[in-house]
Amino acid sequence: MKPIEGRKRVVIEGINPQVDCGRYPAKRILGDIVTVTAAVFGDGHDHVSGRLLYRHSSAKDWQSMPLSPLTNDLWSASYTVDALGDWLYTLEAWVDHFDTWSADLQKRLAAQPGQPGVSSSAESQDIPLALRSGALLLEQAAGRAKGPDSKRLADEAARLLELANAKSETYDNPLTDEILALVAQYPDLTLATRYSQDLHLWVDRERARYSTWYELFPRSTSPDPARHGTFADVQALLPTIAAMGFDVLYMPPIHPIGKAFRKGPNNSVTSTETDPGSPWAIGAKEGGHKSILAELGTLKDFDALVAATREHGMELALDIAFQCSPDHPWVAEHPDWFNIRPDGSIQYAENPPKKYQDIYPLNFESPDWRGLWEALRDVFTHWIKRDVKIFRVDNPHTKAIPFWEWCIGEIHKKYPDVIFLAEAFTRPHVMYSLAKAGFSQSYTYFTWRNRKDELREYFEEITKPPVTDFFHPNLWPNTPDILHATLQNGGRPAFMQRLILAATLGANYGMYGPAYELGENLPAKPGSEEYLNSEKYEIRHWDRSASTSLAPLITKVNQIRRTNPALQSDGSLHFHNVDNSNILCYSKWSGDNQILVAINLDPTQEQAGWIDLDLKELAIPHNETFDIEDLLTGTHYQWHDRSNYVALRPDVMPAHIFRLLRRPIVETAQTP
Ligand SMILES: O=P(O)(O)O[C@H]1O[C@H](CO)[C@@H](O[C@H]2O[C@H](CO)[C@@H](O)[C@H](O)[C@H]2O)[C@H](O)[C@H]1O
Repeated sequence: MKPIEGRKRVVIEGINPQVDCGRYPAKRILGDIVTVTAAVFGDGHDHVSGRLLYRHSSAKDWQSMPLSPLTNDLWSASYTVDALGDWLYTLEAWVDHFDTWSADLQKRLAAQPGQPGVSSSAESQDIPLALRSGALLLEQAAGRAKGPDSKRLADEAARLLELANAKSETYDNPLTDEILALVAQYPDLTLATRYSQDLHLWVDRERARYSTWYELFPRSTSPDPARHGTFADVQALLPTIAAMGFDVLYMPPIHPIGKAFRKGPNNSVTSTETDPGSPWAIGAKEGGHKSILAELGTLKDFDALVAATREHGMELALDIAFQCSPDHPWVAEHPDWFNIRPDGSIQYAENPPKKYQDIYPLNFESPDWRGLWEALRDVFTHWIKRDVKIFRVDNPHTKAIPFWEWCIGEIHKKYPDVIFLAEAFTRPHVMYSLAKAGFSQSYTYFTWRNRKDELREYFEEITKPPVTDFFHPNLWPNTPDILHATLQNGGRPAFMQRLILAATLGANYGMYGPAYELGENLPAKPGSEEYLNSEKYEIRHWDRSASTSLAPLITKVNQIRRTNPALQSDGSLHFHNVDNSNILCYSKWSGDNQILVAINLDPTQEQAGWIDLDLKELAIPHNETFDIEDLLTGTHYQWHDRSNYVALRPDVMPAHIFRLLRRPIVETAQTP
């Protein structure tokens, strides 16, 4: 089939960033410099030029940046995203006849008599004719230009014609940089190729990339063991949590809890009248996802907590779990939102092998799927209107992914600052698909990656493109559902190791706070990852004054994160070899801030080894001696060249978090 215009000769291929051929937006953070690269070429020897077109979707006009050549037909241009939300970008490129002509003229000028090794005359190089061709191109550019530029180009065309008519023996280069730059401003776009689609880029606020989460159960925050905790009790804890350096306070669901099939202590399927039940068993006669469990307080108390959290430099994150206790009002009001079996019953929810006997899943194939989608979206907007801008979404992978794409898209249209964390511990493709559908952050497999090789392999995958174009990892050493065997068996050293790993490998990290701070490590039973006497099923009281509390180390590590931009993004993560399989070493940088972490992964004994620093990555010349400071202890060391020795005792401090005290050669201003 013939194209509508067959004279468009330039090809544009392989634009980066691009997620699934443009099906999903690539993601960036407010203030990022976005570099777009692509292969741009034409047939033959004609020169090509091109430009990047970009605009925020709310703006009518495109802005543009000229493409600069890299190597091998690869070109790039950059722009800064200075507004949240949806951006568009694409490329346009054309055969640049003026540039082709001017390069050709330089060759002719260089071949004139008088030039080294040249005997021919100017005329034999057709220079006058070439000048006439150039004059024509300048006249055309003048026709495209406006005002004084147009006159300037027309004058230049006339000057070239005069030179051509002068028939000189030899010619000097008639083109100045000023003229070359002026012509470049008025390209002939009649036969320009525009990339087949306008690509989308989603811009989040900084907290999507860098955040420090603290999870607690509000019902366990009362200083009086005889009483249910309240929002006011949480508010009283804010100074303590803020002082530890957290910026997101996350609470499991705060809604009325169902009575039907209520779970008792240790996930028992039976309960007594006094058991509080699981907060994820959402809904009772008092209300559902938009209501508050009366024991926690009132809506006014909630609003006060949201405001107080902000006053402490943090944000409150709510847990949104789309499922219903059999007592949830939706079960009676919208039976068609559930999958009713032939005997009239509803199958309880599962996340195999886990069974959730106290909740019903929603049916995303409901004939009233539209009504269901809208009701779920309205749950988010209900809380957004109460100034909650961060949501941890429970098991999003058990809900239809097209629903998420629609729901998050709808919310983001009006509230581009809302952050969604996907709590989906599932297959990699599904996790990635949720991120592409709009989730701003995602839980990861970090909790189950403990050996050096598996940590390195996993983090090399999730901190590099293409994954980083759509996925922001959030690392949790524990959650109320996951007490990994490493923590169960490794004692305090393991808690220290996993904290430091999470906080330095990931710009986003979080912890199920009280249990982590206090080194809670008893499983419900041998081989289980569930906590014994889990807070999910009963109210607990935590003695934060315990002398063994990890709070001082947590505070120190979070303060290191705050004061070192290198630890606030993931793209620069780079592993360095160590001759000991129990020591992991990696670096991160941002601008002139460089951090190098060396960590002993063995909780039982000292490990020592030689680090083989990748000097190129660190921009350190060979043979240099440089100062490094261990930010955990304040100790300075003089290191030299690439091989350097570390010895780490897990019972004392299993890691060094070094800052390199030298000014590295930073070659690019790009955010890593
Ligand atoms: O399925 P995950 O392991 O990802 O866990 C998340 O979702 C669970 C279901 O919401 C939730 O489970 C808890 O609540 C259930 C409903 O009340 C209850 O049956 C489970 O026993 C309890 O663990 C889990 O906490 C959440 O993180």
